[in-house]
Amino acid sequence: MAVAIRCAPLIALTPSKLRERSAERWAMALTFACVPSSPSLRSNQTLTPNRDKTLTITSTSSKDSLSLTKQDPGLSLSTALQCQHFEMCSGCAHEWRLDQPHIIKEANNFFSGIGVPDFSFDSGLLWEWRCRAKLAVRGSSNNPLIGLYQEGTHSVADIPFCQAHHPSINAAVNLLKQGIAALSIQPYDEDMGTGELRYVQMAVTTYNTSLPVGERYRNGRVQVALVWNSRSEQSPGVEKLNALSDFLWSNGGCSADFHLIHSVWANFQTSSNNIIFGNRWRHLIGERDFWEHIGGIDISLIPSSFGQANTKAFDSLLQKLQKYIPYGASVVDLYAGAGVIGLSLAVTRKCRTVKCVEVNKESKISFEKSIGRLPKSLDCNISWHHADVSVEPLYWLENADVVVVDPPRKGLHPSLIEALGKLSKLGKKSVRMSGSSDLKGKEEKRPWVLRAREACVEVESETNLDKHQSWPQTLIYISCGWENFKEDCRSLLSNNTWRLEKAHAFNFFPGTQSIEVLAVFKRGGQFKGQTGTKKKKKRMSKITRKAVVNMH
Ligand SMILES: C[S@@+](CC[C@H](N)C(=O)[O-])C[C@H]1O[C@@H](n2cnc3c(N)ncnc32)[C@H](O)[C@@H]1O
Repeated sequence: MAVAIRCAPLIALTPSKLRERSAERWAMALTFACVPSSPSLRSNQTLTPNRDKTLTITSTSSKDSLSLTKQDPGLSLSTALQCQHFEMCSGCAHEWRLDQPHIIKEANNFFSGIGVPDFSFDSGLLWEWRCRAKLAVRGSSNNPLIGLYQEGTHSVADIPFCQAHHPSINAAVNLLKQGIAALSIQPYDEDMGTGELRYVQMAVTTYNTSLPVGERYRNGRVQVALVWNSRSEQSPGVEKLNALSDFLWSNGGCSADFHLIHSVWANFQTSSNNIIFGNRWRHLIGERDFWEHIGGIDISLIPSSFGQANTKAFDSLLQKLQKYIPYGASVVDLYAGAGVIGLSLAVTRKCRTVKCVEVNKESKISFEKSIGRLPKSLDCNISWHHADVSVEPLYWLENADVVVVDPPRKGLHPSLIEALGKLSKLGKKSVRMSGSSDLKGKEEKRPWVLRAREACVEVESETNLDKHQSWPQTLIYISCGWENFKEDCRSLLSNNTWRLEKAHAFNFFPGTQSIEVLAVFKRGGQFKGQTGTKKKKKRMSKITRKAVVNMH
């Protein structure tokens, strides 16, 4: 039985129709029964149910021609991407077994090779997981293309039925296309540098307290940020931007039949480089504050701040991370963005201090809003610092029990790796750094420290902290760049300052070969030639012996 692709004309897809398609997808994830009516098999694929209740998918593409048989029990449509845009769009690299990216096998080997045998992988939502997307807008006003570049090109693949996007993103993209056509908005032309709308960022908030918890994710609303090709809101032609914003709001805002749009923002960018956003942001319409409930707390995110794309998987990671933080610990959160990790730990682990360090000063606004919603009873010294962690990183590590690092894909700065590698030499000694707390009474002259202090947000604890000189005993490394993580991991283990105790991975980007890693390092090295398990046994027996000695 061949399954023909059903591709409705775009204009006929209202948000509610898109939502119906989404409901089909949700149902399909639960049962095989509705697979034959799936709208998402590609035109070169046919599907045959077999007598033994397995399925055969035949694809004419040589790249992924395969059959589903009993011998291949893991290969099923229930974990397949089934996206008609696959191969045209650079977003997804594989379409089968989304729950088991190939890289997991490599990660398993890597971790067992360095003595961590119980590496775990947590696979969450396989479709509709992306709650944040940056999409290029190209083509013409009659036929706008909104999507990602095709592999190795600057041609945009239009992806109206993207299976990774939260369905509200696809619905908002559809509405935006209608607005572009109705108002004759000119998409950007990269070669000429002309046109009006360059990119759009769509971020979904799934936090709506007026809905039962179980319905919140599916009914997410979209914060739309339009990247407009002009200098500012005073530039000629900006009336069209306002008209587009009004169009989105009247057709998708709070008085529309279906409330899809959370808010509309503008970003102004005229540069001819590949940087998506300019420095100027304006809130145009809708709610100004965008909230998400994640890691046990309410978090505010403005569009210029970093936000994780996979809200649900990030929440799972935070829950796992919390288990590794002792109650009452002092935590420094490096590469903190809007401080989601640090604030979540402050609340759930009742931390003594939490210090967040981030280079993007825009994130400060989000941090300030989020601390406004922390429980009043929280007794924790919390601060956010606008600083580059690669400059004198020891300054930030001082007096922390736990350091959490969540760098961009390229991994840790060499200066930070070097500082982390020095900790064993510092021992309990107080190190006389020019910016350290024992010198705080003296006049600080270094411009980066002064800048960081100026831009700092601080909430002081009511409890007096006994200041003691200490250095982190636990390092939690959260990574979205596997290759660079491996290198950083080897460097950290190389001088016996750290040993790796646990590693977990999360399916943050199903359909791609990227995973998010959560690695827990402890101070103290590993003996050469010993696996983690053997070493643990040896340590255990030492502890037991010590206990016995003490008893006597
Ligand atoms: C992967 S994001 C993580 C953000 C945050 N932990 C979260 O989960 O929302 C990496 C962050 O590192 C920040 N960053 C990049 N280079 C930095 C540097 N040299 N110093 C401090 N922060 C930096 C980026 O601006 C970005 O917010």
